[in-house]
Amino acid sequence: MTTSKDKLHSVHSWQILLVMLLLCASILPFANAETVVIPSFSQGSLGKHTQYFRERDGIISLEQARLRFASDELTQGNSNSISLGINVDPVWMTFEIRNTSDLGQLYRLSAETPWLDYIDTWLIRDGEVVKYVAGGDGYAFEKRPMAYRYYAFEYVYPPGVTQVIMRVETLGPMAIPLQFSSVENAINRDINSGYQYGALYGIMIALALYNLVLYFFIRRKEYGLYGLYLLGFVTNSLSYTGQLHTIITYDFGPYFQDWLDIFLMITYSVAGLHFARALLQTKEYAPKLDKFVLRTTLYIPLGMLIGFVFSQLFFSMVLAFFLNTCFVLLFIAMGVRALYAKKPFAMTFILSSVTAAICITVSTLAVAGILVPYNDYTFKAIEVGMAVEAILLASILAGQFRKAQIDKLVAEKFARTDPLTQLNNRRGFHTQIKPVLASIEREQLDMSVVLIDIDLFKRINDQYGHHVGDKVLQAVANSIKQACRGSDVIARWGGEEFIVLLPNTSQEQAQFHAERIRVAIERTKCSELPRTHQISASLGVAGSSYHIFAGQSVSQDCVEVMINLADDALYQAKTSGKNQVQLAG
Ligand SMILES: Nc1nc2c(ncn2[C@@H]2O[C@H](COP(=O)(O)OP(=O)(O)OP(=O)(O)O)[C@@H](O)[C@H]2O)c(=O)[nH]1
Repeated sequence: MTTSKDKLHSVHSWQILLVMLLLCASILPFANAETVVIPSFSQGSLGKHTQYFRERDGIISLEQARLRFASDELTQGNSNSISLGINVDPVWMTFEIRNTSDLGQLYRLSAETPWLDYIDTWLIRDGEVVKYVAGGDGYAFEKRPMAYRYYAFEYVYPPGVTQVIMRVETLGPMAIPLQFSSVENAINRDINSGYQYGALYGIMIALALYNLVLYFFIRRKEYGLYGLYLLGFVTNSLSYTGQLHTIITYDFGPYFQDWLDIFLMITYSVAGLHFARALLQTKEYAPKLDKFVLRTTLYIPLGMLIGFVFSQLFFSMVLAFFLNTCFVLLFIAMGVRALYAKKPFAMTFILSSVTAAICITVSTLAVAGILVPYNDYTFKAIEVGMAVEAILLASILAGQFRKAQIDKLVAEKFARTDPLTQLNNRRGFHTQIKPVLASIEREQLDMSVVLIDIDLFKRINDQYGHHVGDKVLQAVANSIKQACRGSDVIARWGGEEFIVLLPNTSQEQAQFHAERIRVAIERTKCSELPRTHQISASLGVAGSSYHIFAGQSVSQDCVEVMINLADDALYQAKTSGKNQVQLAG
């Protein structure tokens, strides 16, 4: 097993802030600590009941510590959590438990941060040590006093006074939120905590899996990176709280756990930063920032790997620490930059990263015992913040997905629509007639095609200008639409030519319809043209009779032939004096 000197702790981004805040923690004046009276004290923090001193001049024994406690050179805890800074000397703490009942009382004592390396506790009654409990993150999970996220143990406190002495040694932040609860209360807290963590991690895991599935089918990298980022964060949280190791790395020891924490921390930070790059398309409008993010996510993991190869845990941990800090700051910087570039969703992105940053700060201050009271909610603020961030980011992805779908529909519609007349173009015509033809063939109905060509259109362009020609095309398209039925498929076939497919209409009936269209065109008014100018068109009609076309049952293949025959008929109409309808054949 590694010793505390060569053992370093995985550090979450919020621990970084913690370090800074802890450095500011002040030393308080001496005072007498209040004894904890049970069973009336059913649950709470022990910070304010605790006195402590630091082991500044080398390791001391329990006896020496007891002598110090007998003196008055002690510091009185003033908040729920005793917070002293990072990489500080070990701390000795003491408090008294007075059981005023006649029965032994079963209580759980816990230090609710998972990164404290070595914690020793002595229970002393009448000057004699009656129990000694060693534990902390430096111990393999199965060797800890309770198979629990934190250092914790349970004990039946007999009637009378029990003095508790604790020694805590760690290289991580020395924040010690001591909790003391009747076992019943502790179990209830555990159950509640289980539900809360279950809900928070459940949200994140569900979102992660959903986005990974989306990535698998859509192949857009932001979904994959987002899924990876969330899974990485959850796995990292489970790992640094020691929970992961109960399942998969049961007997690998804390040294392995530390490396795993560092790997996971770097994985989710890298995935998160690449996700932000892809989502906000930072490269487009902030190439320098993008390059900086890219390099950060390349060189830091590389350095960490070198540290791994040479077994330099401290070096790699500092890099992971640094990357985590960059992660929070770069997220906000990228969001702000995206806002300046007027990127959609930039505001939501900033909101999500700032929410996470605020929640991280709340947890940090609570653990540090500064400004924010330490309790279950403030302690879990970091997970709440991350869950809120996850939901907001997921809503951005969903919004982006919707936008992409709408863009696709709009693009498809554009590709099928003639921009001048808003009728189908050739492509739109062929797309739209497919289901119509299928039902005509299935139900053995008649169908016909009418080709329409505006007469002497070139002259309109030449005399009044191209823009007037355009207005005439629009007006004629409108007239054709008015003259047709809802089931007819109309398209601009090219230039000044239009086509109408008439389902369930024989050639004879189509001739009648074509005549109606011709009259409608003749009556078309265009305000840009002089009143005296008469618009007209020639029409060619081809269709089936009694479900037979060219000697065969009507089928989808008939359309091309019908169009060619209608074109021939149209030519006949043009050469026979224009402004008339001609039938094929
Ligand atoms: N304004 C306008 N003109 C167009 C458009 N597409 C094609 N044209 C014009 O339509 C005219 C068609 O001329 P022609 O093919 O000679 O036919 P026409 O003058 O109608 O003569 P007939 O068909 O014999 O009656 C050409 O001058 C094209 O430039 C368009 O989108 N807008």
